[in-house]
This record gives sequence, C-alpha cells and structure tokens, in this order.
Amino acid sequence: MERPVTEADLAFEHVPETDQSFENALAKARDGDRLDVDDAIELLTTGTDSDGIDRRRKERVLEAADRRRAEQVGEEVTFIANLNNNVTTACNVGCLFCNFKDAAHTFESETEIETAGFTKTPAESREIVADAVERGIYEVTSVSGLHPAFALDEEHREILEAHPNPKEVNYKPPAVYDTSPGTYTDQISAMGVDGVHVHSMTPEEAYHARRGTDWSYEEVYRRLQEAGLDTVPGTAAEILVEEVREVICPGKISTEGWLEAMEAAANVGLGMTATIMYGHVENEAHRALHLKRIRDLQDRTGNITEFVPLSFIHQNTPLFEHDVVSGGASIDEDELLIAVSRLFLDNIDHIQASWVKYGDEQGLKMLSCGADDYMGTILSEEITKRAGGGFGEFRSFEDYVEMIASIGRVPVERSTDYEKRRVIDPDDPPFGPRLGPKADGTPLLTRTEREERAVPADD
Ligand SMILES: C[S@@+](CC[C@H](N)C(=O)[O-])C[C@H]1O[C@@H](n2cnc3c(N)ncnc32)[C@H](O)[C@@H]1O
Ligand SMILES: Nc1c(NC[C@H](O)[C@H](O)[C@H](O)CO)[nH]c(=O)[nH]c1=O
Ligand SMILES: N[C@@H](Cc1ccc(O)cc1)C(=O)O
Ligand code: SF4
Repeated sequence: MERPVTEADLAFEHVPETDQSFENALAKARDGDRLDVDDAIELLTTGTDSDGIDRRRKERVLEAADRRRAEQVGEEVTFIANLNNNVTTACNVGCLFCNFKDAAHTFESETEIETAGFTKTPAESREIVADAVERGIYEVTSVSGLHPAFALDEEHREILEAHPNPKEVNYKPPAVYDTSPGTYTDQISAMGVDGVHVHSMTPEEAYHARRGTDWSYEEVYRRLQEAGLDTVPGTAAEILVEEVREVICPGKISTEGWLEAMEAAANVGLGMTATIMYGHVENEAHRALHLKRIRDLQDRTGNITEFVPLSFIHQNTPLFEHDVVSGGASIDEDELLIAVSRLFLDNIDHIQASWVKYGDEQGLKMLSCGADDYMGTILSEEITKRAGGGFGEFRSFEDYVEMIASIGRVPVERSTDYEKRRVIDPDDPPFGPRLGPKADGTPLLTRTEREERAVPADD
C-alpha cells in the first residue's frame, strides 16, 4: 500500500495569494488582455481579499467568459459521434484519485483472486469498434491501464524480454496472464476500422510504451502514427505542479515528462487535447499554474484542439477513502474553472463541458460559462463510473439536439479536429450522425434499444 498522506504533504508552497486585485484582473479579462497567473488566481477565487466565493463577482467572471466564447466561436455547440474503448484496467501506477485501475496481479493465471477488471485482445477491440462504426460513430477514444504485458511493438517486446530485471521496468510476459492486451501498435491498428479516427495513447501510456529503452517520445509516437494513431488525448495531466503530483500520483510521469511527451506528439504532427483534473487537494494557485503550463505548451505547438476540465469524482477513490479529501469541487468552483479556462487559454479555441463529470443540467449550464463543446456519445464509460459517478454512459444525437436547442444554441456534429462540422436543424428529425464512414443519419441506439431490436418480436 502507498505511504499515507500526511498534513505536512498538504502544506503547499504555492498558495492563492497575489499582488493583483479582483477588479483589475476582471478588467483585463474583459479587455481581452493576456492574463497572468495572479489574474487567474483572483478570478478563480473571486478575489483573494476575502474568503469563500462571492456570488456576484462569480457572475461577472462567468459573464465575461460567456461573452469571450461568443466572440471567439459563436453560438454553435459541437459534439462528436464517438466510442470509448478502454483496453485494460490492469495498472500498478497507483494514482490515489483513480478507481479505474485493478492491481495487475489479479489478472495473472496463477492467482486465486478473481479480478474485478478486464483486458481486451486486439481482436476483441476490433469487434467492439467495428460494431460501433456500423452504428455510425467516427472516433474511437481509447485510454487504458498500464498493463505489465503491454509493449509498444514486437521490437519493444524483445527488448523487454531480454531485460536482466523485467520487474524494474514493470514488465511481465503475456503468458503470465489469462488475457494479453497484445502490443500498443496491434491495438491501434485493430481499432482503426474503416478509417475511424483513433484518439489514443496519453503521455502516461507513451511512457509505458518506451520503458526500458532509450527511444524518444517522438520515436514512440511515430511508430504509433504508422500503426494508425490519429490524435492524442491529453489526460494524465491531472495538475501540472509537482507538489500536487507528489500527493495524488507519486508513481506517474512528472510535469516535465508530460510536457515532453505532448511536444513530441505535436512534433510528429499529431493533434491533441489537453485536460486538467481538479477538485481534490490542489488550490487555486495550482489550477492557475496548470493553465499557464498548458497555454505555454500551446504557444509552442499550436496542436491542442480543445481543453477538457475533468472535475474529480471522489466517492470510491483512495483519496476520499483515506480522508485526504472530503469531496470534490463545488458547483461554483466548477463554473469558475470553465470560465477562467476560456479567459486564460486565449490560444485554444474549444472548451469542453463533460456531461460524464457534470451531468446534463450542469453540463448545459457550462455552455453559458465559457464552454462550447459538449463531448461525445461515447457508448461506454468506465473511469467515472468506477469512481462513483452516476451520469451514465451514452448520449444520443436526439439527446444532444434537444438539450442544445433548449438553451437557444445551434447543435453541430464535428470531427475530432473540428475541421468537419455539420449544423443540425432541430426541426428536422430523426437525428443521427452523418460524418462517419457508415453514418447515414440513422439514430444511434441505446444498449437496451438495441437488445430489444435484436430479439425477434413474438406477436
Ligand atoms: C484513468 S486514466 C487512463 C489512461 C492512463 N492510465 C493515464 O493515466 O493517462 C485517464 C484519466 O482519467 C482521469 N480520472 C481518473 N480517475 C478520475 C476521477 N476519480 N475523477 C475524475 N477524473 C479521473 C484522470 O485525469 C486520468 O488521467
Ligand atoms: N470529457 C470527457 C471525454 N471527452 C473526450 C471526447 O469525448 C472526445 O474524445 C474528444 O472531444 C476528442 O474528440 N471523454 C471521456 O471519456 N470522459 C470525459 O469526461
Ligand atoms: N476518458 C477520460 C477523459 C478524456 C479522454 C480523452 C480526452 O480527449 C479527454 C478526456 C475520463 O473519462 O476521464
Ligand atoms: S489514472 Fe491511469 S495511470 Fe493512474 S492508476 Fe488510473 S489508470 Fe493507472
């Protein structure tokens, strides 16, 4: 088990104190001036001159962000027809905010323990994606645990097999396990059914895909790109400040490592998203520093299409179970984080509202706090569900059109890179995806609807 978190670990060097005033920071935001870290802290706290959130000030921040959203991207709200396909939950990194993972030894053939998790072979992944493509999706997002048997490709497997101490590099051969995930390149090429867009390989996974070698991240991402990788999800970012990572994910790549991997992905020409996972032990100074690191990265690369705030889901996580935190972010904090992301990240066009994290009602509200993208259909979800979140695993195009039209905005289906966009007329049902290789406008069905249709009606 991990070393317990002590109070000393939470006595942070970075605290929300500034020489700036709330009013000055807000004036800069309204004028479209580039904000600095102190400005962001003032806006996120609604002023460090008093404790707690000042509701009237909060409304002014949200209003400024909503106006900026309207100027920058207009009234369209985008979403994507996509599938989430997590390959394996086996992971020994031990992040304290995560309940998606299952200890890798529970997957071994020899063990008496029955694992609560799953591993898919490349063939199984392919079948799941093929089925979803048939239904009309055109993006597969795939993020997974760091299974010890995973290797980048055959060459990487040979290097790992020849390692004098495989344990040191977190490697065990596939034969040890009931099911092998194969290699990353096999999984990527298996998922690339009919030209579906493959969005996969977070910096943490890329780290795993080069362990025990001297390969650069460029080399890793180049090989993955050859296998069919299209874009990279910028998760594993969590909070890009070391003193926070030391508490919530001491086994994970560092801030520097994350930035290095993302830059490498950009260098080989891959598009990417970026995230923040907030609402646990960090304070507003950490959130502001994180935003600065993302904006700097985007200044260097220009490859980030969207920023995705992920509000910490606390219920079943070690951080909550060990009383390190008493819950997640408040609604005020969620709204301010979306708004300040819009105002601070002047070089990233799209801010995503995650219905997985916020639910429909609050997710919709976020679209008037600075967000303009409403995620995707995903069809299946494991990370938030296992952490105790309860907002489900699927949204249909009908759900999307109804929700977006209800707030007077324009529903638009988009491709991962936002290049392909199709405006949907709310008065012209039925609603289904049209941008996919097999998408002909037929509505995506829920699992239950599909099962009902599969059973021949007995009249
Ligand atoms: C579960 S990991 C899977 C991919 C890979 N293992 C990694 O860490 O990048 C993907 C992301 O899910 C997010 N996540 C995990 N647990 C969460 C929780 N309890 N609440 C909110 N987000 C969470 C984290 O931001 C994490 O980086
Ligand atoms: N916000 C969450 C996402 N967002 C990813 C999108 O669905 C999509 O893959 C991206 O916009 C690239 O096109 N995915 C999750 O699984 N969970 C979230 O909370
Ligand atoms: N799957 C991740 C989130 C995610 C994945 C890909 C992205 O591009 C963005 C966010 C989660 O549920 O937390
Ligand atoms: S967040 Fe990713 S790396 Fe960390 S324990 Fe969960 S699955 Fe593993």
